[in-house]
Amino acid sequence: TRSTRPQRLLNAVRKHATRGDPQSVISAIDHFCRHSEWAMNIGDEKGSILDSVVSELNPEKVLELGTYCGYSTVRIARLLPPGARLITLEFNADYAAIARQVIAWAGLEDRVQLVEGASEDWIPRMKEHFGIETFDFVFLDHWKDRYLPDTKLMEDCGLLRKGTVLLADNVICPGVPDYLQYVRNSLSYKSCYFKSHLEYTKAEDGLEKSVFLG
Ligand SMILES: O=c1[nH]cnc2c(O)c(F)c(-c3ccc(F)cc3)c(-c3ccc(F)cc3)c12
Ligand SMILES: [Mg+2]
Repeated sequence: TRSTRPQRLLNAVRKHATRGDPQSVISAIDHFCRHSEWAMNIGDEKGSILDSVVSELNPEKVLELGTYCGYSTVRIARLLPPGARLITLEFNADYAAIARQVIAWAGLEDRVQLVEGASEDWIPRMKEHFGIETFDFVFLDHWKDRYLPDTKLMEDCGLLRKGTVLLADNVICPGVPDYLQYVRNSLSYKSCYFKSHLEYTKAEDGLEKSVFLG
């Protein structure tokens, strides 16, 4: 049977990246997506903005909504101290299977917990199932129609604290107008836009960084 794009992406990682070297995994995926097949990883340009937000924050508890092949998971986890924890939720079982192998190739499995399932099912279970009180950093990169309901759900579940940072991908392309309107007008958030480009293209896209004020 024909391979899938995520499988071909994993093959490129195994072929070109060094086990235990996260930067080589990131470079191998970016090269594959630029020169072989486009794939919906955050990419190197928006990825550098993600890196700077994570490095400045030094978060202990991180939640990623939307793993896909694990590219941004690797980008974030490589910057975390060994004691820190990243929980990443992925709805698609095929993507999750590839992402586990990409994360393992990077040697970051000790900091990452990949959970398969729907964000709306798992967000209410974070406290009792993972012993998480609140998150320091949340990266939203799953599905545009879930950004706003999941943010409200995280608020209602008490998973955000004063200073928790939300960073959202694709706020221009494909765009998340209801989410943007909410975080930019709510008195509970201080929000700012980082203009960039859709991964591996010249189209505009950007990231929205929103600090929860409690
Ligand atoms: O769905 C996503 N989740 C997370 N990140 C994404 C991302 O970083 C993207 F660049 C795209 C994208 C944007 C433009 C395009 F032409 C194709 C795909 C999507 C996306 C949007 C609409 C779909 F029907 C399918 C995928 C996503
Ligand atoms: Mg994205």
